[in-house]
Amino acid sequence: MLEAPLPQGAGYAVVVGLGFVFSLGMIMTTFILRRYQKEIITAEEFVAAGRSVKTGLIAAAVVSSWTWAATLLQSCTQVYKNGISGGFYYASGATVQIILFAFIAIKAKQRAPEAHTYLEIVKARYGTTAHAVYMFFAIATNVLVTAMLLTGGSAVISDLTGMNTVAACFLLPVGVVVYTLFGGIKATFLTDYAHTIAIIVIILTFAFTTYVSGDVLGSTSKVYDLVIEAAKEKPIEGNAEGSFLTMNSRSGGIFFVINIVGNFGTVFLDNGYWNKAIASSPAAALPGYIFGGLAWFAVPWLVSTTMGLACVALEKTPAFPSYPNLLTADEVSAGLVLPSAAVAMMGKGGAVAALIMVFMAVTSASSAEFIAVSSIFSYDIYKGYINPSASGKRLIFTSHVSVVVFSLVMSGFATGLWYAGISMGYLYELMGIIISAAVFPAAMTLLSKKQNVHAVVWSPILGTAFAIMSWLVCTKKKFGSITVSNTFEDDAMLTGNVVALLSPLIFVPILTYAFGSQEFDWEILKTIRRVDETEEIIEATEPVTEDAEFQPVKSHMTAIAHDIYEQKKATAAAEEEELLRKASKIAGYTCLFMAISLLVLWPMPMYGSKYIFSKKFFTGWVTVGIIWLFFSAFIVIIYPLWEGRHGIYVSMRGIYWDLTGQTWKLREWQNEHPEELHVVRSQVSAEIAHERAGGIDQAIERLSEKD
Ligand SMILES: NC(N)=O
Repeated sequence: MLEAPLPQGAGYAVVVGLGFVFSLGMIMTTFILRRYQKEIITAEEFVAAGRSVKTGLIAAAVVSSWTWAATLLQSCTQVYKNGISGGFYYASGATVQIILFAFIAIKAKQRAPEAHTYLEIVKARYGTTAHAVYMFFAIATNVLVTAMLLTGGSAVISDLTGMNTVAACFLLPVGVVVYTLFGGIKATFLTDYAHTIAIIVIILTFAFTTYVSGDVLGSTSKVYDLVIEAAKEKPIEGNAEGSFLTMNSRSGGIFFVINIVGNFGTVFLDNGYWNKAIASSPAAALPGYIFGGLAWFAVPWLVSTTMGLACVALEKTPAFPSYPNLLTADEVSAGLVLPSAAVAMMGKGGAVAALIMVFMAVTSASSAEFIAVSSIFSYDIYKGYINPSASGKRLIFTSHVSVVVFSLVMSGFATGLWYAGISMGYLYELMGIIISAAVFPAAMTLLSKKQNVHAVVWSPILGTAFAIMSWLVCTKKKFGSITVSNTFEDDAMLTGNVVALLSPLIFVPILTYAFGSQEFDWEILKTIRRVDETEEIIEATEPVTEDAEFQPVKSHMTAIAHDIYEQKKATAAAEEEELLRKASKIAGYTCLFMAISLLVLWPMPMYGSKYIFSKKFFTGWVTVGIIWLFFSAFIVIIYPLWEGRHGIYVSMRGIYWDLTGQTWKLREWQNEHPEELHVVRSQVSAEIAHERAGGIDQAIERLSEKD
C-alpha cells in the first residue's frame, strides 16, 4: 500500500461533495427545462428524452458513457506493460464497435421506431424464452461494466486519499443516483457533457505537462530518451527489440484481440447504447455515433501515451510515490499507473487532477448504466410481465426503484470483488468471455430475416459455455492449476474471448438451417409501442401554481401536438423514413471503412514492419494525439452548444423575464409558440413514429377520446 498523497477528507470532498454539486446542478437544470421549455420527465422522457437529442449531445454522451475508469486506467496499464502500442490497441480496439453500432442504431430506428430497449425487439421477434436469455446478457453487461467502474474508481480514490475502499464503493454512486432520478436520460446527457469537459481539460493538462512545458518531464525528447533508457534495463518480452516504442508487441496484439471482443459485448449488449440511439433524433443517430466514436478514440490514446510512458520514465525517480519500490503487479492491474504518474509529475496537484478525472469517468458512465438497467426493469420486466397496462407514472416509479436497488446491489458486489482480489483489469479481460457470445445473434435480430429462434436462443448459451470451458482448459493445460492469476494470463484470456465472439458465427447458421430459416416480416417490430404520456403531461401542465401571473400554457399539449402534426402529416413520416433510408445506405460503407482503417490499415503495417519509433516519429505521434483531442473537444464541447443555442437562448431569456418581473412575457411567448415547447415536439415526434409504425389511426382515436 502506497502512502496516500492526499488526505482522506479530499476523497470524501470529491466523492460526496462533487456528487452533491452535480445533483444540485441537475435538479436546477430539470427545473429550468421544465419551466422554460416545458420538458416534462414522463416515463418515455426518462428513457428516450423525446427521441429528439441532436448530434453533438449524442456524441458527447457516447464519449462520456464510453469513458470508463478503465478507459483512463487500464489503457495506461497497457502502455506501462506493453509500451506505446498498448494505448493505440486500447483505443482502436474499443472505437470500432461504437462506429459499427451506428449502423445498428439506424436499423433500430428504421425497423422499431417506438422501442425503448433492444430486448423489446428480441421479444417481439422471438418471444419470451429469447427475451429472458437476452435480458440475462444485457443485465450481465451492466453488472460487469458497473463493477469495473466501482472497482477501478474505488481503488484509485483509496490510493490517492487513503479513503476506505468499501466506503468509496458505496458513496460513489450516491450523487449519480440522485441526479439520474431527477432528470432521467436527459440528466445523463447534460451531466455527461460537464464531466467530459473536465476529463478532456485534465488530459490536455497532463499531455502539455509531460510533452511541452512541465518541470519534471516537459518535452517529447526527454520522455523519449528516458523510455529508451528504461527499455535497456527492462526490455519488454515479445516486443520488437524489447522496445516500449514499437507497435510490434506480442502481448499488445493479444490484448488488442481481447479488447475488440469484450467491447463488442459491452456496446452491442449494453442497453445504454440502444437507449442513446433511441433518444437521438433520426438525423442524429448516425453522425452522433460516428463522431462520438472518433472523438472518444483520442481519450484513451492520448491519456495512456502520456501517463503510461510518464510512469515508465519516472518510476525510478524519488518523486515517484512508491519510490524506491516499483508498482506491484496487483497495483498495476488495479489501475494505479495513471495516479502514480500524475503524482510523480505534478505532486498534490496531479493527485487532485487524477482524482477528479476518475470520479467524473466513474459517475458519468455509471449514470448511463443505471438508466440502461432501469429501462430493462421497467419496460421489459415490469411492463412486459407484471403489469402490461402500466401507466407512465407507474413505470417511472419502477425506474426510480430499480436505479436505487441496482446501485446498492452493485456497491455490495464491488465490495465483494475487492475482498476476493478481483481487480478492474481482470474484469476488463473477462467481460468478453462472459457476454460476447450474444453479440452476433443480437445484431442479426435486426439485420437478418432468416435467423430463427433456435439460433438466437442457443448460440449465446453454447458460445458462453464453450468460451468459459476453453478459457479454463487453456489455463489448466498451460499452468497445471486454475487460480485467479493463472486465469488472467494472455493466452487463456485470448482463447476464451475469441471462442465467445466467433463460435456463434458457426452456431447461428447451423441452427438456422437445421431448424429451418425464418422469413421475418420487419413490420412486426412496429407493433412495439410508446407508452401513452397524456396523463403525465396533463398532470404536469394543469394549473398548479399559486403564482397568478404565471399560468401554464395549455393543459392539452397532446391536442396542440396533434394539430401541428396534422399540418405536417402529408410529408413528415415519409421524410423521416427517407432520412433513415439514406443514412442506412451511407452507414454501411462508412462504418466498415472506418473499422477497417482502425483495425487493419493503420496498425497492421506498423506491427508487421517491427518499426521502432524514431524521436521524430514519436513527436509526430504525440502531436497527432493532442490535435485529435482538440478535435474531440470541438465535437463534444463546442458543437453541442452551437446546436443547442436556441434552447439555451430561450431558457436564459425566460430566466431574465422571471427575474425582472416580466413573467407574463414568458407565458405569452409559450402560448404563441407551442411548437417550440419540448413536450409538444416530443408528442409530434410520437405521432410521426406512430404513422411510420402504421398505428396512426389508433393514435388519432386515442387523442380525440382524451379531448
Ligand atoms: N469503454 C472502454 N472500453 O474503455
